[in-house]
Formats: sequence, structure tokens, C-alpha cells
Amino acid sequence: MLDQVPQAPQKLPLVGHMAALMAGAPWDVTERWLRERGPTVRLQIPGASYLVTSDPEFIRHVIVGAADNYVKDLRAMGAFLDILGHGLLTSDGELWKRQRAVLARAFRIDALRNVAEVSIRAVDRLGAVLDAHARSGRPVDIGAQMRRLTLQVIAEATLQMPPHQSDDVLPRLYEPLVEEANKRVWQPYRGFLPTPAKFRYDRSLAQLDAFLLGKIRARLQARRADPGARPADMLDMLLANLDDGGWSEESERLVSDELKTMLFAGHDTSSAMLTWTLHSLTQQPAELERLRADAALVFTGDGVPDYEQLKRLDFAGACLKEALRLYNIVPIVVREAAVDDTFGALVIPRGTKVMVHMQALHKDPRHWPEPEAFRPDRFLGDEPVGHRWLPFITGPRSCVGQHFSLLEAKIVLSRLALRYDFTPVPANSDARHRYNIPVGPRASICMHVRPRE
Ligand code: HEM
Repeated sequence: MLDQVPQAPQKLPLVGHMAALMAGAPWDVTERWLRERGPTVRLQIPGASYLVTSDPEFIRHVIVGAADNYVKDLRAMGAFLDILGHGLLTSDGELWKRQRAVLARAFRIDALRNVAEVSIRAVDRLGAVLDAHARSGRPVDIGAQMRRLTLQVIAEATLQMPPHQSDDVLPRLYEPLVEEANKRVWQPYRGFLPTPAKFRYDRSLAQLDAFLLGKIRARLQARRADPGARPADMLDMLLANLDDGGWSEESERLVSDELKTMLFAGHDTSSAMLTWTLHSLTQQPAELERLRADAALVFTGDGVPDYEQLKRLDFAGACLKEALRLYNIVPIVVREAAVDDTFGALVIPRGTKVMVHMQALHKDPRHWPEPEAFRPDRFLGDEPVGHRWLPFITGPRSCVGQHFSLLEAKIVLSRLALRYDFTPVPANSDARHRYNIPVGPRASICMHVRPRE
């Protein structure tokens, strides 16, 4: 049935395409196959058949038009299920639908006003760290600082967690969990072998769960004591949904899963986007100057610009969008046909996995001339980019945090550009991480910083 689709090269007996896929970053290997063989190819690995596609029409079919015929491939996220449980990213069906409605409300524009203030405070705190580096002459590890900042922002926006607590608790308990889960994606046996790494992982997860449960219960009590209080963060919004009697141990666990999902989905993604954007801008001083000029019109004094003013940070937005196109922080998403489906003459049997290849779409010269060049102007014209630019995908399972993320990053980038000059160290490189999604730099991106006059 899938025979009409060209087969990817390098297939071997027994293991199919597995060995070839493991020889490099799987999203780079498959991008090459798509370039060689056409917009859709098929491949096999033991136990699964995949269609891999960068065809905008087919992509729309899978994630928008016929989205009901597809489910997420949760096996691909298996290593993260322990941490994220039934959170939005890793659930399906009715539960996902209910939770999506609650969280979509939490990410509406009015909630984002709070994100702007939280982001401004966070970038100003980062200023103290950068000033110290400027005084000592030591270069700054931009990726590490962006991770810390975006963790502070998401922790404050979801949980009103003060920055010192976010700096202390989350890198200690949360980041090692994500690091181990990333390893388990490729070495699933790590989850079963009784090694020190497994014990450390189990202990950190139990401590993080206990910490979050403490936060949830304390907030629940506060809400009961003052039932009329306005929701202050996402935790309040999740709890408000349960105020009319829906409370149980299961709902408590679900709230905790959602908080962990927000922390997971909401910080390494944004920090990788910020790191790649700053990396690109330091190589294109003229574009950095344009960004400064735009930012200076919005950040005119010490006050916090209102949401309408912040929306005018168009050039910063274009730089971030171009970095998302060029560096593909989330290069692919995978869906599985839940029923037999058809797309034109193509019959897609139930169980077929479809790898939606945003990276190949973003690097296709037919859609993006000179795709390797960093050109923010691509996002400033009148021509809509919707069908060829999908870093947050689109459709019912699109990224719920996309506006949050772009708003936060526009503020951070603009304020940093206004306050500092950046000189990249010669060792910085475009090399991307080979196995982890979100895809950040393979080695640290470091820069010397100097306060501007
Ligand atoms: C540069 C930043 C980001 C990028 C590129 C990005 C990309 C994506 C993509 C591609 C998906 C779809 C995943 C799939 O279906 O397999 C997704 C889903 C999601 N993202 Fe983001 N994301 C970013 C930032 C954020 C932030 C800041 C948050 C939270 C504050 C967030 C929360 C989520 C959640 C909860 C989902 C699951 C939505 C659902 O399935 O209904 N993301 N994101």
C-alpha cells in the first residue's frame, strides 16, 4: 500500500534503516534522504514502518485536516512518561482535550501580561551576572545563562516560584531527570538496570514530586482561605478548574504532571531559541543594530511597556523566527495512524507512523531561497509563511506555549541587546546536538560582554 512512496536508501536486512539512522542525528539523516528521494519517503525499523514527509500538503493533512485520524507516538516519548505522566504533551483522547481547554485559557493574552513582567525582572537579574563577567573579562556561557533565565521565568509564571528557589531546586532535581531521560531515549535499558544513575533518577523524581505536591497543597489551602482571590499564575488556573468539587488524588497528580510538563516544554526550548538567535546576531552586526534600534523605541525608560508596545518588537520577533527556521530546535514530530487513512491516492494503514519533518521543510530551497543564510527579513514581508514555517507545528496539537515563548524571548533579546555588546569567542560553532530534542548547540556558545555606553 505504501509501495508507491520511494523507499529511503541504506536499508539493511533485519535492522532496516536503524543503523543508518543512528549514524548521525536522525533528523539530519532523514532530511538528507528527503532531499535525495522526494518530499515523502518510507523507512522501516524493527517493529515499525514510517512515512517521513516534508510535503506541506501532507503535513497539513496529518496535523490539521485529518488530525483526528492520528495520535501522538507516545512510545517515542516513552523515556519522558515517568516524568511527565499524563501532562498535555504526553496524553491523548478525552483527557488531553479537557486539559488543553484549561491550559489554552491559561496561555491567553491576559495571562501573558504577567509573562512580560516576569521576563523583564529575569533579564534584569541576568544583567547583574553579565556585569560581573564584564568586570572580570571572563566569557559568559550564553546557553547556561539562558537556561537559568528561562527556568526562572517558567517557574515564576506557573508557580510564582521565587528565583532563588528556582535556581536551587530545579537544576538540582529537574535537570538531571531530563538529562537521564534523554539518554534513555537511545538506551532504554538504562531504565531497568539497577545502576547508580537509575537510583539517582528515582530519588530525584520522588523529591521533585514531593516538592510540587507541597506547593499544590499549600496553594489549595490558600485558595480555600480566600476563595475570591484572582488567579495569579498557571497553578491557580489549574486549581480553579477543580474548585467545584473535582478534587481527588488523581487530579492532584494530574496538576503535578502539568506543572512538570510546563517546566519541561517551557525552558530548554526557549533557551535554545535565544542562544541560537544571539549566536546568529553576533555574526551579523548590522542585524543586531537593527534590533537595537527597534528595541530602543519600545524600552524608552525604566517602566514596563504595555502589551501593545511589546507587540511592536517586530524585528526581534523576525530574528527569533529565523533562528527557529535555521536551527530547528524541534526538528520533527511523530504521529501514528489510529485508523486506516488516505491522502490522495495514498492509503495509509492503521499503525503507520508519520514523521512530520519540519526541519526538511524549513531547509527546502524551493520554500526558502539560500536556506543556510540567517535573514530575519524573510519574516517581515507581506507574504504569509504559515504553510512553510512550522516550528510550533499547527492544528489542534500545536504548541500551547508559542506566544509565551516568543514574547519572553523578544523581551530578553531586546533588553540584552540594548544593554550589552557581545563578542563571540572563536570556538563557537553552528554544530547542533545530535540526539536531544530540543536541539541546542553541541558545545557551549560563549561570549565576552561589555556594557554599552
Ligand atoms: C522555542 C520554543 C518552543 C518550540 C520550538 C516549541 C515547539 C513545540 C512543538 C513542535 C510542539 C508539538 C509537539 C508534538 O506534537 O509532538 C509543542 C507542544 C507543546 N508545547 Fe511547545 N515549543 C516551545 C515553547 C514552549 C513553551 C515556552 C511552553 C510552555 C510554557 C510549551 C508548551 C508546550 C506544550 C504543553 C505542548 C503540548 C501541546 C499539546 O499537545 O496539546 N512550549 N511545542
